[in-house]
Amino acid sequence: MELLLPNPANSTPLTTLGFLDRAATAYGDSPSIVYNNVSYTWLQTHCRCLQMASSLTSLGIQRGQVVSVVAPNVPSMYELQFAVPMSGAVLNNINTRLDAHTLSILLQHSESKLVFVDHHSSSLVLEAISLFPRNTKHPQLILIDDEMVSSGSKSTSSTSHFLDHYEGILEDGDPKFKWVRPKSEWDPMVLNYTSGTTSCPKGVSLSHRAIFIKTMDALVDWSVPNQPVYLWTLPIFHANGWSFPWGMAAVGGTNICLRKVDPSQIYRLIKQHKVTHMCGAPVVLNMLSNSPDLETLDHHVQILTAGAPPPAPVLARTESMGFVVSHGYGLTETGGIVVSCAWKQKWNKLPLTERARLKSRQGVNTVGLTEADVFDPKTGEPVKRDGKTVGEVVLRGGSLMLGYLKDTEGTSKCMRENGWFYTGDVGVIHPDGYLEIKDRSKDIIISGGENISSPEVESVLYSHPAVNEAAVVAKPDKFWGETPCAFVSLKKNGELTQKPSEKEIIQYCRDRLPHYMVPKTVVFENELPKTSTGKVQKFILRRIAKAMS
Ligand SMILES: Nc1ncnc2c1ncn2[C@@H]1O[C@H](COP(=O)(O)OP(=O)(O)OP(=O)(O)O)[C@@H](O)[C@H]1O
Repeated sequence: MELLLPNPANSTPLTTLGFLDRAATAYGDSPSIVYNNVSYTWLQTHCRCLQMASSLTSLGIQRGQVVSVVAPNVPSMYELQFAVPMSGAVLNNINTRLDAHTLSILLQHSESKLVFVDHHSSSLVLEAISLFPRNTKHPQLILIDDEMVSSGSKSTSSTSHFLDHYEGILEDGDPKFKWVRPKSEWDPMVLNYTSGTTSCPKGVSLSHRAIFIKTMDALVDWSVPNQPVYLWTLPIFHANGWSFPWGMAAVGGTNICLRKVDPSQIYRLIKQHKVTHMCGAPVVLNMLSNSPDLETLDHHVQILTAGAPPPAPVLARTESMGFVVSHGYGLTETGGIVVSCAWKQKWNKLPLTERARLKSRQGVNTVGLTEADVFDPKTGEPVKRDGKTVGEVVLRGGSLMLGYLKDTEGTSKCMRENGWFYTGDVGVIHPDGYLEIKDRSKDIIISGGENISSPEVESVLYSHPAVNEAAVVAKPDKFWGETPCAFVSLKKNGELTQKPSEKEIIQYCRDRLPHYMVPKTVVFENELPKTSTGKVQKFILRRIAKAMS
């Protein structure tokens, strides 16, 4: 046995990029991308990605250099998920809703050599570049103008600050280009900045190996069949769209691209294309189930949610409309979902609200993650499986990041020598082994010495018929230390006959929660401040609550 060692035939570096070569053979004449009146087959997508990869190398992009993309879910954004790493470069998808200052910092931090810029973001990117210190080299820019592709006409956007248009660069490329394979599966493939919900965005670098594991794992965990119709309601810039750009090539799916998350358009596309799968943060589920365009679906649509705790009432409402909801948990640092609420057939017999309560738990490690646990912060030992004892959620497995770019200290703080990644999330493990996130450690409220999980209070608020969105944060209090302060936006549609008062909302919570968890203050807002990935920016609400006390 000791002579049976790895050899060149079985040691080719793992990468998801080859999925595209295979898709061109297996699904060549099937649709790969549909967007407005544009559609491509897998053969065409394969060709276009190779052309773009070859053009990037002609422009001087070298192995390991960073190439950024600031674009929504349009066809070129999808193609770049393959084309950039196929040129040997590291792909850096950037959030389109950042401000110019943050964007400038990210572009400098990543030392990006080239940026693909959607035409709606061109002034933002140009402003970000203008903020570079004098005499610093800034990246070259390429303009994405999907309206030009849709209309088949020449673009009207000015390219004076840009090398060229996307299509112009692509046309010059070689469709037979031999893509640049990673030398090792540990080579970095992507650089993603975290959402910046709690602090400044951190640059997470993931290897080809990690992305491969995550992609295969995501397909298995969600039981994705061959040739699904996938609607892009999750921004690709959010943790690489949880790896589904590469996953859809593996299963020959049809990618229905979407520039903006708009409920009426989503319902239209679901019907028109017979969408089978889509993903979205809980805010998208809430939007769909509260929309005035709300429609009961004429076929089941699988929807995968993650990114923030989904309140059980939102899950129940979404399922009652014909969506089949799956729930997962993960971080940018884990490459996507690594814990999911593995569903048991026997739970289907339970009433809807009970099913939703079970489904709002984050669950168990996916098969691609080695282990997930919750450690007591004092002893460092796993907590009791009693659903009550809280600790920090820790993870380990092959899809975890290589580390934070240029931040060895930050990396070693969370990727510890004991072989675990510390998430900064607080959770419990139930007697049945399912993990439940109670809060982010920064968001937990400590009132009179008792820990209050803000998602638990929010879940009650979401069950109130007049509440559209809710977030609960700590308000400093002389006597209790902190008390829960609820920020609430109310539904705008015709359902509302009378707006509830602060007193009524507090009473509603009193009837359903232990007294110490009941918000002492309720603030009504038109809308809650959110990151572009749909997470409530609680640090802003905390600031307001602090000013109020
Ligand atoms: N299903 C879920 N339930 C509860 N929380 C979730 C779930 N999925 C993700 N999260 C939260 O999202 C976090 C990961 O989010 P992401 O990587 O996008 O960056 P962020 O934490 O929002 O931003 P930053 O680290 O910059 O503050 C997790 O640590 C967790 O707090």
